[in-house]
Amino acid sequence: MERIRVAIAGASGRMGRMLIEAALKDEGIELAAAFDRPGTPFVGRDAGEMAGAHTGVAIGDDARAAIAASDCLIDFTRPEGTLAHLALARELGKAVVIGTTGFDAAGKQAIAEAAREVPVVFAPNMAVGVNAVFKLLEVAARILNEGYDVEVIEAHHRFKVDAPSGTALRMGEVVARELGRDLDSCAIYGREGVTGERKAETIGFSTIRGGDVVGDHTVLFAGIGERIEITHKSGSRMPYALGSMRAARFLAGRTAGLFDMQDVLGLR
Ligand SMILES: NC(=O)C1=CN([C@@H]2O[C@H](COP(=O)(O)OP(=O)(O)OC[C@H]3O[C@@H](n4cnc5c(N)ncnc54)[C@H](OP(=O)(O)O)[C@@H]3O)[C@@H](O)[C@H]2O)C=CC1
Ligand SMILES: O=C(O)C1=N[C@H](C(=O)O)C[C@H](O)C1
Repeated sequence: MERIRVAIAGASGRMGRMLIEAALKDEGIELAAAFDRPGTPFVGRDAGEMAGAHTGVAIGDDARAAIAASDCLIDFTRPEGTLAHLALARELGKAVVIGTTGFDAAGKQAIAEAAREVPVVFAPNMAVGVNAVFKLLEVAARILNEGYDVEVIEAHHRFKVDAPSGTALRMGEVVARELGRDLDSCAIYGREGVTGERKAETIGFSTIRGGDVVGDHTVLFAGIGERIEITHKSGSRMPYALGSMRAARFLAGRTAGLFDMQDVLGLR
């Protein structure tokens, strides 16, 4: 079996380290390159060092060279970094797995455009469990389509820079779509002061940031006399990394197209 050569961006980040560990354990994947921004202290060190392994692959700072050496770029960095790496991958004709969250509309548009030329998996959450929850939410929203207020509550570590999380937003999108609503016009991001009574058609988002919480998400359907809560809690980042390896394998042999984890897991 020919292994898929991956290049991992943001190699020294929380997800970068986990992705390297997952790649090293996966028989179908070869860690071809790992890279960070120039000037970071990890450049030049063995990519497996933080996972307690010797790989012979040094963390580089040349994104183009790293992507060129791979079949598939896996990128969990920041929107501006991801978009720069994506442009290189597009030029070099490489597949891309994007886990980064916090893109604006123009960023999402740039990803869709790149996916006309190279295959891309773009998903706010690569964990199988979270993707199962997206399906459960479709069913719940279909049944609880009248008389239930929808609120999305998420908690993450103190280092997270975007809010609400990409996963929380996707949960809101899934529920809004099932209820025939447009999330952009019905979302409420936090409340303060004299807000007036809750409007039935709104979908509220609440964000908690603290400590080392890996990632918790709850969608609450609150009716009169009962509440339904659908919750996912992450205890480790490994499920995100394992999902990313599945995504890289899914892209092998594809020439172009925009996919997400629902496609990878056959949940469409
Ligand atoms: N889809 C999913 O399943 C998941 C998605 N995520 C998302 O992944 C992203 C990364 O999360 P996390 O690993 O916790 O973040 P970290 O801050 O721990 O790591 C980010 C890495 O990206 C690098 N980086 C930051 N900005 C740039 C840039 N402009 N160009 C190139 N490299 C850059 C950082 O380098 P430096 O140290 O120099 O800043 C660092 O190595 C977030 O958007 C997060 O929401 C996280 C978990 C799961
Ligand atoms: O930043 C994180 O940590 C996470 N980000 C993703 C998101 O924004 O949804 C996925 C997961 O929740 C962890």
